[in-house]
Amino acid sequence: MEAVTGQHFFFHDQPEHAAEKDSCHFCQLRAFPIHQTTPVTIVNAKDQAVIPPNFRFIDRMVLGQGVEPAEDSFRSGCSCESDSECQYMGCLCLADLGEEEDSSSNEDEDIHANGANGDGPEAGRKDKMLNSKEPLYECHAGCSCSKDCPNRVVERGRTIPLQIFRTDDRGWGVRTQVAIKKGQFVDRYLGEIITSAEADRRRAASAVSKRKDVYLFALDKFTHPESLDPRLKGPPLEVDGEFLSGPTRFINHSCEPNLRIFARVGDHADKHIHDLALFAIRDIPRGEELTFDYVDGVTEDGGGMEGASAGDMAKCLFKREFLFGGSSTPLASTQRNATQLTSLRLLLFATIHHLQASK
Ligand SMILES: C[S@@+](CC[C@H](N)C(=O)[O-])C[C@H]1O[C@@H](n2cnc3c(N)ncnc32)[C@H](O)[C@@H]1O
Repeated sequence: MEAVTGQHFFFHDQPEHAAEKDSCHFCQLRAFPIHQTTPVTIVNAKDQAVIPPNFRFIDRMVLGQGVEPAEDSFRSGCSCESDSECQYMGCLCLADLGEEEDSSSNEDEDIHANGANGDGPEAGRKDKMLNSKEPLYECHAGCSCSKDCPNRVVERGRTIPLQIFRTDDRGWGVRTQVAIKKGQFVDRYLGEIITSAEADRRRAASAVSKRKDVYLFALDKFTHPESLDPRLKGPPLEVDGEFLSGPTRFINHSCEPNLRIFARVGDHADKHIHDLALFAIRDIPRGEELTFDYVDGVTEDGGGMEGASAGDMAKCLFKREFLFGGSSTPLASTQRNATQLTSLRLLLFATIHHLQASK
């Protein structure tokens, strides 16, 4: 229990306790509409630590200053006559996916596309997409299909109850309260969407700027200097989950993760503010800690790591040491002379700066 906010449980409705109630993490979580069916709980059986008081749980992205969604005139959606059509290339929402995945398949509108998949509790991404870096295109508010359309998995939200718990050695972590199937959608990474200038300002202002980077995700999946959309020319917007986020902000890094993060697009006009969606990449038993690779797809040379090599532990451990100041490293200490350290730190800073959704 957070001593600083615990009082209000006894004086819930009294105005003098309103501020206390407002900053209570349990109350923030309990206020979410899905709390009754898929709660997030917080436990600490290790020490006296509490969730940082300046952190607030949110259940949707918050747009920072200077960040705008697309104007209504640019919006579009599919006009599929039945929900089942939204799984095929003929669906307008999946048109982009067709171009990137396999241009030849565009000619056949009946080809089954790999958007989201399913309407049951195990809805998610198809197996073969879990090793790809393809974004996910879903139907959305502007589409003719119903809320039960199988291509609305991320839009329907988290269906898995989660627990934020105190780990032995990595601060807070997150574990699942139910078994999760390979491919199943877990949750989005939420935060404040800010301009790249604001992200740079926050990095500079942060006491430990390299650590600030672990909360910042660049929304750069569709960024290209030659894009016809001025908002996609770059620099990309970034999501800051340090002070405003959901439970996924407490998910730790692993080189052998059980989750992977993908870019998810609803309305194509909003590609500059695409979602970051976490999916299970293997079956996960109830109670297991959830993890993802923070630097998935990024190598020391700045290039993408096609089909992220989980076996490449050397690079991963190396990154972890500089990310978290840990002691494990594949480099012998004698190898780490001052010159190496400086250049490696700079390299890592540049790399982490572009933490990305499996680009
Ligand atoms: C996004 S937060 C994850 C939640 C965090 N554990 C907490 O208590 O708030 C990232 C921070 O968690 C810690 N962390 C995450 N993964 C780790 C790992 N594999 N080893 C050590 N520390 C880790 C580091 O302190 C890192 O800066």
